[in-house]
Amino acid sequence: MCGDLLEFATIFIETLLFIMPYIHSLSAAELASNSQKKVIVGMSGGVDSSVSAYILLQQGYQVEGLFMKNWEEDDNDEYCAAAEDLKDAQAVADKLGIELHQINFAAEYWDNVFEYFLEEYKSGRTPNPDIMCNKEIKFKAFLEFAAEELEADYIATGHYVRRREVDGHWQMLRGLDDNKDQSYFLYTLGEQHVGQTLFPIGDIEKPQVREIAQEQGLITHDKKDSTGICFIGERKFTDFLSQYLPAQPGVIETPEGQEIGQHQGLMYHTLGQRKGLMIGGMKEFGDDPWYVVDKDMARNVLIVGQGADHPRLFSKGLVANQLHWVDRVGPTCAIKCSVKTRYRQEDIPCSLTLDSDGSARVIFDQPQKAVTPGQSAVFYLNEVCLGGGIIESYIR
Ligand SMILES: Nc1ncnc2c1ncn2[C@@H]1O[C@H](COP(=O)(O)OP(=O)(O)OP(=O)(O)O)[C@@H](O)[C@H]1O
Repeated sequence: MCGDLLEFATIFIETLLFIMPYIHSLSAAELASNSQKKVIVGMSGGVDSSVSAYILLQQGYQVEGLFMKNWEEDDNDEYCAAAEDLKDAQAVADKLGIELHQINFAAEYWDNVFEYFLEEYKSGRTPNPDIMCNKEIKFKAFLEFAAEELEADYIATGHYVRRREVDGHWQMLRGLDDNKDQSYFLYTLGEQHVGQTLFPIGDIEKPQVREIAQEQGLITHDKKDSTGICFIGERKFTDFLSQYLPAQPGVIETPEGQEIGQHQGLMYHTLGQRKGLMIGGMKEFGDDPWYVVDKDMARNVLIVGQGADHPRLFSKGLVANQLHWVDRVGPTCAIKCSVKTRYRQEDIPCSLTLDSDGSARVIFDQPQKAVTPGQSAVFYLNEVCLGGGIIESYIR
């Protein structure tokens, strides 16, 4: 009952929201009101934040940019992406005629994101640093700095998500562009963060964002989307990780306990992984590819099974903890909703129950492959991102 009513209200508001951009241009009063508000845009030197800054100017806001450098490269580091990105952010700011501030949160990043990232790998899990980076840096250190030091009324980012206010409460919605929706990475935001943040490109599709950038002569219009670890960038992952965590080689076994190879460290492997196992060509097993189906941390053993449909790859559900709800309360009864256990995954219909110990128990309508502890489970009711948590375990 609780779910049905909520679903009806959600569909109704979504329909309205979908047509709004096409019927609504800003009135003189709205422009005048915006002109009293100062917005600090997180400018990464990429196309999304460049166009975000441009749109906010069109909407009449007082706009300034802030570029963050959060990772100290050492002198002989071959990757010096931050310097290039700063140059691009400055060029866009100059073109738009806005001020660009700079800040270094490398200490906060190290303490609150990177150490967590290493700890998770050490315990055999596969963390998602982007989620922690949003929680601790973009929507904490950055938001506080912008509000307190730069006197911002709002911050803005080039994330593909939308927000709406319902009865005085802010909700976070998926980005309109299904391909780019970034709500998965932002589920730790509470409604107060959503209320303080503008997401100017959340109701635009990526190709259109690039078109706007090109029309406005922004040099970032054809810049490649950022990849790799948040603020660290693209790296050869095993080499990078081994600088911080000692590798512990061990054996690879079949689920039946037969030793069939060696691994260089459990941290380099994730559930469902197929490539990079360096096994195969064993006559008695045939040609089917091998997949990681489990990690035995106590014995430092990587367990692999043969075939994309190996039964050990599938789970009926999961248990998640460290929950965050955008409305800060979460569902008050068991609900039918959908969940993503990885970024860009198709929605999985599921039943969600909150246990008395504060964890979430999720049962999928259909068994799912490679549910990975350490990754996040993010819950949706249609377009609304409800929140999520870290996957503690799978239910087989
Ligand atoms: N170094 C940075 N300084 C300031 N803000 C940043 C920085 N990196 C990312 N952001 C903010 O976070 C948003 C999302 O970042 P993400 O790394 O996902 O990049 P993206 O989707 O490729 O966006 P962009 O095209 O703007 O780089 C950016 O649009 C920007 O607003």
